[in-house]
Amino acid sequence: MIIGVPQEVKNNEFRVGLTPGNVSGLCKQGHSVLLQRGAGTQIGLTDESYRIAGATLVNSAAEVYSKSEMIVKVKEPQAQECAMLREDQILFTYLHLAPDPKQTQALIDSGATCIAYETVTSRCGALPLLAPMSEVAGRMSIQAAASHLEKTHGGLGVLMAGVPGVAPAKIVILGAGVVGRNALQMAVGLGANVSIFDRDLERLRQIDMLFGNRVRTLYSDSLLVAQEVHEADAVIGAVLLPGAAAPKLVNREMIRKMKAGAVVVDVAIDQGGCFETSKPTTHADPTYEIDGVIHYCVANMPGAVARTSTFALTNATYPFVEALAKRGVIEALKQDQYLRNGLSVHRGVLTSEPVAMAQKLDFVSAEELLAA
Ligand SMILES: NC(=O)C1=CN([C@@H]2O[C@H](COP(=O)(O)OP(=O)(O)OC[C@H]3O[C@@H](n4cnc5c(N)ncnc54)[C@H](O)[C@@H]3O)[C@@H](O)[C@H]2O)C=CC1
Ligand SMILES: CC(=O)C(=O)O
Ligand SMILES: [Mg+2]
Repeated sequence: MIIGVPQEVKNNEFRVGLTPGNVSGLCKQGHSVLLQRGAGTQIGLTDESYRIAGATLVNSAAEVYSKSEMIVKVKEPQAQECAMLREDQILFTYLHLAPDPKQTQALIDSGATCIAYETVTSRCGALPLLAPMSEVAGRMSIQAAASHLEKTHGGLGVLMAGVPGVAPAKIVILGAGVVGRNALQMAVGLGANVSIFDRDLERLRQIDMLFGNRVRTLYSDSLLVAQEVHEADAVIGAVLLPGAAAPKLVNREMIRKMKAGAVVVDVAIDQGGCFETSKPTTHADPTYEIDGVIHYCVANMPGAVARTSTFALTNATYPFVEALAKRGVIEALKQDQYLRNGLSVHRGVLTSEPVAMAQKLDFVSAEELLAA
Protein backbone atom coordinates (compact mmCIF):
# COMPACT_ATOMS: atom_id res chain seq x y z
CA MET A 1 0.00 0.00 0.00
CA ILE A 2 1.09 3.60 -0.56
CA ILE A 3 0.87 5.44 2.74
CA GLY A 4 1.01 9.24 2.87
CA VAL A 5 2.13 11.44 5.75
CA PRO A 6 1.43 15.17 5.27
CA GLN A 7 2.82 17.92 7.46
CA GLU A 8 0.23 19.03 10.04
CA VAL A 9 -1.36 22.42 9.32
CA LYS A 10 -3.30 23.19 12.51
CA ASN A 11 -2.04 26.15 14.55
CA ASN A 12 1.25 25.27 16.30
CA GLU A 13 0.85 21.57 15.53
CA PHE A 14 4.23 19.86 15.13
CA ARG A 15 3.30 16.19 15.68
CA VAL A 16 3.77 13.71 12.79
CA GLY A 17 1.63 10.68 11.90
CA LEU A 18 4.57 8.24 11.58
CA THR A 19 8.12 8.17 13.00
CA PRO A 20 11.18 7.08 10.99
CA GLY A 21 11.01 3.77 12.91
CA ASN A 22 7.42 3.24 11.75
CA VAL A 23 8.41 4.07 8.16
CA SER A 24 11.22 1.53 8.30
CA GLY A 25 8.80 -1.15 9.59
CA LEU A 26 6.26 -0.46 6.83
CA CYS A 27 8.88 -0.38 4.05
CA LYS A 28 10.32 -3.73 5.24
CA GLN A 29 6.83 -5.17 4.79
CA GLY A 30 6.76 -4.02 1.17
CA HIS A 31 4.71 -0.84 1.58
CA SER A 32 5.71 2.62 0.32
CA VAL A 33 5.62 5.78 2.41
CA LEU A 34 5.31 9.27 0.91
CA LEU A 35 6.25 11.96 3.41
CA GLN A 36 5.84 15.70 2.94
CA ARG A 37 9.28 17.26 3.17
CA GLY A 38 9.80 18.97 6.54
CA ALA A 39 6.92 17.12 8.29
CA GLY A 40 9.10 16.21 11.31
CA THR A 41 11.90 18.74 11.09
CA GLN A 42 10.60 20.96 13.89
CA ILE A 43 10.81 18.10 16.41
CA GLY A 44 14.19 16.77 15.34
CA LEU A 45 12.85 14.07 12.97
CA THR A 46 14.83 15.12 9.92
CA ASP A 47 13.96 14.47 6.28
CA GLU A 48 17.22 12.54 6.08
CA SER A 49 16.16 10.19 8.92
CA TYR A 50 12.90 9.47 7.08
CA ARG A 51 14.75 9.00 3.78
CA ILE A 52 17.17 6.50 5.35
CA ALA A 53 14.16 4.67 6.82
CA GLY A 54 12.79 4.26 3.31
CA ALA A 55 10.34 7.15 2.82
CA THR A 56 10.02 9.01 -0.46
CA LEU A 57 10.06 12.73 0.26
CA VAL A 58 7.66 14.93 -1.72
CA ASN A 59 7.35 18.69 -1.83
CA SER A 60 3.67 19.32 -1.15
CA ALA A 61 0.64 18.04 0.73
CA ALA A 62 -1.19 17.96 -2.61
CA GLU A 63 1.31 15.38 -3.87
CA VAL A 64 0.91 13.27 -0.70
CA TYR A 65 -2.90 13.31 -1.00
CA SER A 66 -3.00 12.69 -4.74
CA LYS A 67 -0.65 9.66 -4.70
CA SER A 68 -1.48 7.85 -1.42
CA GLU A 69 -4.00 5.10 -0.72
CA MET A 70 -3.98 5.83 3.03
CA ILE A 71 -3.33 9.15 4.78
CA VAL A 72 -1.95 8.84 8.31
CA LYS A 73 -1.91 12.08 10.27
CA VAL A 74 -2.61 13.51 13.72
CA LYS A 75 -5.22 16.27 13.89
CA GLU A 76 -8.63 16.37 12.26
CA PRO A 77 -8.30 17.45 8.60
CA GLN A 78 -8.70 21.19 8.09
CA ALA A 79 -10.94 22.43 5.24
CA GLN A 80 -8.09 22.53 2.70
CA GLU A 81 -7.11 18.95 3.63
CA CYS A 82 -10.71 17.63 3.39
CA ALA A 83 -10.81 19.06 -0.12
CA MET A 84 -7.85 16.85 -1.16
CA LEU A 85 -9.35 13.55 0.11
CA ARG A 86 -10.48 11.05 -2.53
CA GLU A 87 -13.24 8.47 -2.75
CA ASP A 88 -11.01 5.41 -2.57
CA GLN A 89 -8.74 6.78 0.16
CA ILE A 90 -8.37 5.81 3.83
CA LEU A 91 -7.98 8.60 6.39
CA PHE A 92 -6.58 7.48 9.77
CA THR A 93 -6.35 10.34 12.30
CA TYR A 94 -8.19 12.14 15.14
CA LEU A 95 -11.53 13.47 13.85
CA HIS A 96 -13.59 14.78 16.82
CA LEU A 97 -16.65 15.06 14.56
CA ALA A 98 -19.46 15.49 17.12
CA PRO A 99 -18.99 19.27 17.60
CA ASP A 100 -17.89 19.85 13.96
CA PRO A 101 -20.74 19.67 11.37
CA LYS A 102 -18.59 21.28 8.62
CA GLN A 103 -15.87 18.65 8.83
CA THR A 104 -18.50 15.89 9.06
CA GLN A 105 -20.12 17.06 5.83
CA ALA A 106 -16.76 17.50 4.09
CA LEU A 107 -15.73 13.93 4.98
CA ILE A 108 -19.10 12.57 3.82
CA ASP A 109 -18.71 14.52 0.55
CA SER A 110 -15.14 13.25 0.05
CA GLY A 111 -16.23 9.60 -0.25
CA ALA A 112 -13.15 8.57 1.76
CA THR A 113 -13.12 5.94 4.52
CA CYS A 114 -12.39 7.87 7.71
CA ILE A 115 -11.33 6.14 10.92
CA ALA A 116 -11.16 8.22 14.10
CA TYR A 117 -8.31 7.42 16.50
CA GLU A 118 -10.42 8.59 19.42
CA THR A 119 -13.18 5.98 19.07
CA VAL A 120 -11.06 2.89 18.36
CA THR A 121 -11.53 0.72 21.45
CA SER A 122 -9.61 -2.01 23.25
CA ARG A 123 -10.95 -5.37 24.38
CA CYS A 124 -11.95 -3.88 27.74
CA GLY A 125 -13.71 -0.87 26.20
CA ALA A 126 -10.87 1.62 26.79
CA LEU A 127 -9.74 4.10 24.11
CA PRO A 128 -6.15 3.03 23.34
CA LEU A 129 -5.46 5.63 20.62
CA LEU A 130 -6.84 8.50 22.68
CA ALA A 131 -5.15 7.42 25.92
CA PRO A 132 -1.56 8.49 25.15
CA MET A 133 -2.62 12.03 24.20
CA SER A 134 -4.94 12.14 27.20
CA GLU A 135 -1.97 11.26 29.38
CA VAL A 136 -0.03 14.15 27.84
CA ALA A 137 -2.93 16.64 28.02
CA GLY A 138 -3.85 15.58 31.56
CA ARG A 139 -0.33 16.21 32.76
CA MET A 140 -0.10 19.49 30.83
CA SER A 141 -3.44 20.71 32.20
CA ILE A 142 -1.93 21.25 35.64
CA GLN A 143 1.08 23.04 34.16
CA ALA A 144 -1.35 25.29 32.25
CA ALA A 145 -3.42 25.91 35.39
CA ALA A 146 -0.34 26.66 37.52
CA SER A 147 1.04 29.05 34.93
CA HIS A 148 -2.24 30.93 34.37
CA LEU A 149 -2.86 31.25 38.12
CA GLU A 150 0.18 33.54 38.12
CA LYS A 151 -0.65 37.23 38.20
CA THR A 152 1.39 38.01 35.08
CA HIS A 153 -0.83 35.60 33.13
CA GLY A 154 -4.03 37.22 34.41
CA GLY A 155 -4.60 34.78 37.28
CA LEU A 156 -5.41 35.10 40.93
CA GLY A 157 -1.75 35.13 41.97
CA VAL A 158 -1.78 31.75 43.70
CA LEU A 159 1.11 29.29 43.93
CA MET A 160 -0.21 25.80 43.25
CA ALA A 161 1.82 24.25 46.08
CA GLY A 162 1.33 27.02 48.66
CA VAL A 163 4.17 27.46 51.19
CA PRO A 164 4.45 26.62 54.89
CA GLY A 165 1.78 28.76 56.59
CA VAL A 166 -0.20 29.42 53.37
CA ALA A 167 -2.68 26.94 51.88
CA PRO A 168 -2.07 25.43 48.44
CA ALA A 169 -4.40 26.00 45.48
CA LYS A 170 -7.75 24.20 45.38
CA ILE A 171 -7.98 22.19 42.16
CA VAL A 172 -11.22 20.56 41.00
CA ILE A 173 -11.00 17.87 38.29
CA LEU A 174 -14.19 16.93 36.41
CA GLY A 175 -13.81 13.37 35.11
CA ALA A 176 -11.57 10.62 36.48
CA GLY A 177 -10.63 9.00 33.17
CA VAL A 178 -7.17 9.16 31.59
CA VAL A 179 -6.97 12.98 31.46
CA GLY A 180 -8.42 13.32 34.96
CA ARG A 181 -6.12 10.75 36.57
CA ASN A 182 -3.03 12.23 34.94
CA ALA A 183 -4.04 15.72 36.05
CA LEU A 184 -4.60 14.32 39.53
CA GLN A 185 -1.15 12.75 39.65
CA MET A 186 0.49 16.07 38.74
CA ALA A 187 -1.67 18.17 41.08
CA VAL A 188 -1.02 15.86 44.02
CA GLY A 189 2.68 15.84 43.13
CA LEU A 190 2.71 19.63 43.35
CA GLY A 191 0.99 19.54 46.74
CA ALA A 192 -2.36 21.04 45.64
CA ASN A 193 -5.64 20.46 47.45
CA VAL A 194 -7.51 18.24 44.95
CA SER A 195 -11.11 17.07 44.44
CA ILE A 196 -12.00 14.77 41.55
CA PHE A 197 -15.48 13.98 40.21
CA ASP A 198 -16.83 11.06 38.18
CA ARG A 199 -19.99 9.01 37.79
CA ASP A 200 -18.03 5.78 37.56
CA LEU A 201 -17.69 4.65 41.17
CA GLU A 202 -15.11 2.01 40.26
CA ARG A 203 -12.78 4.76 39.01
CA LEU A 204 -13.30 6.72 42.23
CA ARG A 205 -12.61 3.57 44.28
CA GLN A 206 -9.31 3.00 42.46
CA ILE A 207 -8.25 6.60 43.13
CA ASP A 208 -9.23 6.30 46.77
CA MET A 209 -7.12 3.14 47.11
CA LEU A 210 -4.10 4.85 45.52
CA PHE A 211 -4.25 8.31 47.08
CA GLY A 212 -6.20 7.77 50.32
CA ASN A 213 -7.09 10.98 52.09
CA ARG A 214 -4.73 13.12 49.96
CA VAL A 215 -7.60 13.44 47.43
CA ARG A 216 -11.37 13.94 47.73
CA THR A 217 -13.25 11.61 45.36
CA LEU A 218 -16.75 12.91 44.66
CA TYR A 219 -19.74 11.54 42.76
CA SER A 220 -20.65 13.92 39.92
CA ASP A 221 -23.86 15.41 41.26
CA SER A 222 -24.70 18.87 39.86
CA LEU A 223 -25.13 20.56 43.25
CA LEU A 224 -21.83 19.23 44.54
CA VAL A 225 -20.07 20.23 41.30
CA ALA A 226 -21.48 23.78 41.69
CA GLN A 227 -20.26 24.00 45.28
CA GLU A 228 -16.73 22.76 44.51
CA VAL A 229 -16.35 24.90 41.37
CA HIS A 230 -17.41 27.96 43.39
CA GLU A 231 -14.52 27.41 45.82
CA ALA A 232 -11.90 26.36 43.24
CA ASP A 233 -8.78 28.22 42.17
CA ALA A 234 -8.60 26.05 39.03
CA VAL A 235 -11.00 23.57 37.41
CA ILE A 236 -9.90 20.94 34.88
CA GLY A 237 -12.59 19.75 32.40
CA ALA A 238 -11.86 16.07 31.59
CA VAL A 239 -15.21 14.35 30.97
CA LEU A 240 -15.99 12.24 27.90
CA LEU A 241 -18.90 10.29 26.48
CA PRO A 242 -16.98 8.50 23.68
CA GLY A 243 -17.63 10.02 20.25
CA ALA A 244 -20.36 12.31 21.58
CA ALA A 245 -20.55 16.01 22.40
CA ALA A 246 -19.18 16.62 25.92
CA PRO A 247 -21.81 17.07 28.64
CA LYS A 248 -21.91 20.66 29.98
CA LEU A 249 -21.19 20.30 33.69
CA VAL A 250 -20.48 23.98 34.42
CA ASN A 251 -22.91 26.68 33.29
CA ARG A 252 -22.44 30.44 32.91
CA GLU A 253 -23.94 31.15 36.34
CA MET A 254 -21.39 28.85 37.99
CA ILE A 255 -18.55 30.60 36.12
CA ARG A 256 -19.89 34.00 37.24
CA LYS A 257 -19.76 32.88 40.88
CA MET A 258 -16.11 31.78 40.68
CA LYS A 259 -13.29 33.90 42.08
CA ALA A 260 -11.92 36.58 39.74
CA GLY A 261 -8.60 35.26 38.45
CA ALA A 262 -9.57 31.59 38.82
CA VAL A 263 -8.64 29.37 35.86
CA VAL A 264 -10.60 26.76 33.91
CA VAL A 265 -8.68 24.36 31.63
CA ASP A 266 -11.20 22.64 29.34
CA VAL A 267 -9.32 19.64 28.00
CA ALA A 268 -12.63 18.23 26.73
CA ILE A 269 -12.87 21.15 24.28
CA ASP A 270 -12.10 18.84 21.32
CA GLN A 271 -15.52 17.25 21.94
CA GLY A 272 -17.16 20.66 22.40
CA GLY A 273 -16.08 21.33 26.00
CA CYS A 274 -17.73 20.79 29.39
CA PHE A 275 -18.01 24.48 30.43
CA GLU A 276 -20.90 26.42 28.87
CA THR A 277 -18.48 29.33 28.31
CA SER A 278 -15.78 27.32 26.46
CA LYS A 279 -14.74 27.92 22.87
CA PRO A 280 -11.68 26.40 21.17
CA THR A 281 -8.42 28.36 21.39
CA THR A 282 -4.95 27.82 19.91
CA HIS A 283 -1.41 27.67 21.32
CA ALA A 284 -0.82 31.06 19.67
CA ASP A 285 -3.59 32.65 21.78
CA PRO A 286 -4.54 30.04 24.40
CA THR A 287 -6.76 31.97 26.81
CA TYR A 288 -9.64 34.42 27.07
CA GLU A 289 -11.56 35.78 30.05
CA ILE A 290 -15.25 35.57 30.91
CA ASP A 291 -16.62 37.01 34.17
CA GLY A 292 -13.04 37.35 35.44
CA VAL A 293 -12.31 33.64 34.92
CA ILE A 294 -9.37 32.70 32.67
CA HIS A 295 -10.40 30.06 30.12
CA TYR A 296 -7.67 27.84 28.59
CA CYS A 297 -9.33 25.76 25.83
CA VAL A 298 -6.57 24.59 23.48
CA ALA A 299 -7.89 21.73 21.36
CA ASN A 300 -4.46 20.27 20.54
CA MET A 301 -2.60 20.58 23.84
CA PRO A 302 -0.17 17.69 23.08
CA GLY A 303 1.00 19.62 19.99
CA ALA A 304 3.05 21.82 22.35
CA VAL A 305 5.17 18.85 23.40
CA ALA A 306 5.12 17.41 19.92
CA ARG A 307 8.21 15.23 20.16
CA THR A 308 7.03 13.35 23.27
CA SER A 309 3.52 13.22 21.82
CA THR A 310 4.57 11.89 18.39
CA PHE A 311 6.31 8.90 19.94
CA ALA A 312 3.52 8.32 22.50
CA LEU A 313 0.83 8.50 19.81
CA THR A 314 2.55 6.35 17.20
CA ASN A 315 3.43 3.69 19.80
CA ALA A 316 -0.34 3.16 19.98
CA THR A 317 -1.44 3.82 16.38
CA TYR A 318 1.32 1.94 14.51
CA PRO A 319 -0.05 -1.63 14.95
CA PHE A 320 -3.34 -0.45 13.39
CA VAL A 321 -1.49 1.24 10.50
CA GLU A 322 0.28 -2.06 9.86
CA ALA A 323 -3.01 -3.98 9.92
CA LEU A 324 -4.72 -1.51 7.54
CA ALA A 325 -1.77 -1.61 5.13
CA LYS A 326 -1.48 -5.39 5.24
CA ARG A 327 -5.15 -6.37 4.97
CA GLY A 328 -6.70 -3.37 3.23
CA VAL A 329 -9.35 -1.30 4.95
CA ILE A 330 -12.39 -3.54 4.39
CA GLU A 331 -10.75 -6.75 5.63
CA ALA A 332 -9.03 -4.95 8.52
CA LEU A 333 -12.37 -3.46 9.64
CA LYS A 334 -14.21 -6.77 9.23
CA GLN A 335 -11.60 -8.71 11.19
CA ASP A 336 -11.17 -6.26 14.07
CA GLN A 337 -14.30 -5.07 15.86
CA TYR A 338 -12.18 -2.71 18.00
CA LEU A 339 -10.74 -0.91 14.95
CA ARG A 340 -14.25 -0.94 13.44
CA ASN A 341 -15.45 1.15 16.39
CA GLY A 342 -13.28 3.92 14.94
CA LEU A 343 -15.04 3.93 11.57
CA SER A 344 -16.89 7.25 11.32
CA VAL A 345 -17.52 7.82 7.61
CA HIS A 346 -17.34 5.29 4.75
CA ARG A 347 -17.89 6.15 1.09
CA GLY A 348 -20.30 9.01 1.74
CA VAL A 349 -22.14 7.39 4.67
CA LEU A 350 -21.88 8.44 8.32
CA THR A 351 -21.37 5.37 10.53
CA SER A 352 -20.99 6.98 13.98
CA GLU A 353 -24.17 6.96 16.05
CA PRO A 354 -22.97 9.56 18.64
CA VAL A 355 -22.04 11.97 15.82
CA ALA A 356 -25.41 11.36 14.12
CA MET A 357 -27.16 12.10 17.43
CA ALA A 358 -25.12 15.26 18.08
CA GLN A 359 -25.86 16.63 14.60
CA LYS A 360 -29.32 15.11 14.00
CA LEU A 361 -28.09 13.20 10.94
CA ASP A 362 -28.86 9.72 9.61
CA PHE A 363 -26.29 6.97 10.04
CA VAL A 364 -25.78 3.33 9.07
CA SER A 365 -23.84 1.15 11.51
CA ALA A 366 -20.39 -0.02 10.39
CA GLU A 367 -21.49 -3.66 10.72
CA GLU A 368 -24.50 -3.17 8.44
CA LEU A 369 -22.58 -1.13 5.89
CA LEU A 370 -19.63 -3.52 5.65
CA ALA A 371 -21.94 -6.54 5.37
CA ALA A 372 -23.78 -4.95 2.42
N1 LIG B 1 -7.58 19.30 24.32
C1 LIG B 1 -6.70 18.35 24.01
O1 LIG B 1 -5.63 18.63 23.50
C2 LIG B 1 -7.00 16.94 24.32
C3 LIG B 1 -8.26 16.59 24.67
N2 LIG B 1 -8.57 15.31 25.07
C4 LIG B 1 -9.96 15.10 25.44
O2 LIG B 1 -10.13 14.98 26.85
C5 LIG B 1 -11.39 14.35 27.09
C6 LIG B 1 -11.23 13.26 28.16
O3 LIG B 1 -10.48 12.18 27.61
P1 LIG B 1 -10.12 10.86 28.46
O4 LIG B 1 -9.75 11.23 29.83
O5 LIG B 1 -9.18 10.08 27.64
O6 LIG B 1 -11.51 10.10 28.48
P2 LIG B 1 -11.91 8.89 29.46
O7 LIG B 1 -13.01 8.16 28.78
O8 LIG B 1 -10.71 8.15 29.90
O9 LIG B 1 -12.49 9.65 30.74
C7 LIG B 1 -13.66 10.42 30.73
C8 LIG B 1 -14.32 10.29 32.08
O10 LIG B 1 -15.45 11.19 32.11
C9 LIG B 1 -16.40 10.58 32.94
N3 LIG B 1 -17.68 11.24 32.80
C10 LIG B 1 -18.57 11.18 31.79
N4 LIG B 1 -19.65 11.93 32.07
C11 LIG B 1 -19.43 12.49 33.29
C12 LIG B 1 -20.16 13.36 34.12
N5 LIG B 1 -21.36 13.83 33.76
N6 LIG B 1 -19.61 13.72 35.30
C13 LIG B 1 -18.39 13.27 35.67
N7 LIG B 1 -17.65 12.43 34.93
C14 LIG B 1 -18.17 12.05 33.75
C15 LIG B 1 -16.37 9.11 32.50
O11 LIG B 1 -16.98 8.26 33.46
C16 LIG B 1 -14.86 8.88 32.38
O12 LIG B 1 -14.29 8.38 33.57
C17 LIG B 1 -11.86 13.85 25.73
O13 LIG B 1 -12.79 14.75 25.18
C18 LIG B 1 -10.59 13.83 24.91
O14 LIG B 1 -10.82 13.88 23.53
C19 LIG B 1 -7.63 14.33 25.11
C20 LIG B 1 -6.33 14.62 24.74
C21 LIG B 1 -5.92 15.94 24.26
C1 LIG C 1 -6.74 14.02 21.30
C2 LIG C 1 -6.46 15.29 20.66
O1 LIG C 1 -7.35 16.02 20.30
C3 LIG C 1 -5.10 15.69 20.43
O2 LIG C 1 -4.17 14.95 20.82
O3 LIG C 1 -4.86 16.75 19.84
MG1 LIG D 1 -16.49 36.06 39.06
